[in-house]
Amino acid sequence: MSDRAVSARLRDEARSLDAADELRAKRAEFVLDDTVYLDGNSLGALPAQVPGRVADVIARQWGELRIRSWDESGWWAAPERIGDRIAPLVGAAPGQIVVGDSTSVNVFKALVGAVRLARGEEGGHPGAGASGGAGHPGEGRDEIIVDATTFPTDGYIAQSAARLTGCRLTPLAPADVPAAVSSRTAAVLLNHADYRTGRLHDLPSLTAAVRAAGALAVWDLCHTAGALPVGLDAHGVDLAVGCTYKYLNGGPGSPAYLYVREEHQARFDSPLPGWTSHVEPFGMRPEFEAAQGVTRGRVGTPDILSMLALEAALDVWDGVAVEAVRAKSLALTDFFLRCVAAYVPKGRVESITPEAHAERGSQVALRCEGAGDVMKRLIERGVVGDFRAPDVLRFGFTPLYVSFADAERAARVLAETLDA
Ligand SMILES: Cc1ncc(COP(=O)(O)O)c(C=O)c1O
Ligand SMILES: Nc1c(O)cccc1C(=O)C[C@H](N)C(=O)O
Repeated sequence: MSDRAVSARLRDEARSLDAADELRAKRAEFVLDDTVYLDGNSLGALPAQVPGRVADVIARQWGELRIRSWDESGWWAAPERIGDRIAPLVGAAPGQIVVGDSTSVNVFKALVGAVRLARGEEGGHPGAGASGGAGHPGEGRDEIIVDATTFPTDGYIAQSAARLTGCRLTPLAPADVPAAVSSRTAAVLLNHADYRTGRLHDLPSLTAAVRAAGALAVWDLCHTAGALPVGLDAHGVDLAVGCTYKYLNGGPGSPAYLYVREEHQARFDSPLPGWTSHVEPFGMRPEFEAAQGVTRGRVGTPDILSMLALEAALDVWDGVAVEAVRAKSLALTDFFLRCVAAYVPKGRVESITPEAHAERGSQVALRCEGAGDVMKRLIERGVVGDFRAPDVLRFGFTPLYVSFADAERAARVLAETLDA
């Protein structure tokens, strides 16, 4: 078939796929232009209702109601309220997610909290806090396992958490965790999807292996929340964290979240107890006494402007099933890979994203010579992905606003760029 005929066929196919897409109306709920935006795995696009809602928060809630807004505009309860909005997207029942701080800070809370839980340490009130001494169920748990391929921040924080808790740190590929986790392991920190390759790790079986060894499983959901079903409750995940600025479209620097499984909440001993995690914040007492429930995962004053922008952004999920998002995400990445195979001469790029659906997140990563320059030229030509050192082109597929026509155009422009 001639190049023209191949292109005509793929464009036709994209049109049919878009026409049959049950999520296609969602695209109109975002502020987009005619660029192909494949960087929603770094910064999600702006949902159209956010500017108006944030303007109201600033002008009326802050400008007019001022301090009254902590109660009257629901500011104080926002971290738990918005946590409950995120909960169904990651398969959690209400009351287990609190929103606030960055992912990095929540990794720290979750990991140190997990080690304390694994050792059976008690905290949350003065004088409490056994040191994992004799007779303790968690005695001898002195290892943290961390995903060796992790996004750097999780690795750095795991190193610090290990030093602070007197653990040794073992970096491992996620697939090697079941064979390595032992009665010495306190906690295992894993990424649900690899930020560079887009590989999806097997959360159910890895969590089961970690728990079977008596350790706690802590998951970073940055690259999966809002892109595919996570099933935190169903799979027995102990603690989890994630950002909200990627597939949840909360905006630059929007607050992250912390999931603490209900069964752990009464003993969850945050390493960052602040006044807003206190049972009685306005009692201003010198002794710390943790709040009930996931509220003890809070630290300080919530970042209200960002948090309420996120709350407005979450409206785009009304009536959307994560399963439908997953089905479209796989169809998009399959179609993109097919278009790349059809347009790009053999050997110019190599996909490092797994073929198998069960092992694929919502992005395609292509290894390519001169990837940094190639991505610059792609962006100039209206196809926005990103470059990850040393040689990876990353394309994120956000099913709420990316179309099959976008996928076809991105692959076609990539081939033209490599040809030029
Ligand atoms: C897996 C993962 N964890 C954490 C982060 C970032 O953490 P933070 O929100 O603290 O910048 C990112 C991306 O920025 C990420 O991809
Ligand atoms: N959080 C980011 C930021 O503040 C600036 C630029 C990029 C980011 C990212 O999210 C990077 C992203 N986690 C990644 O997967 O590479």
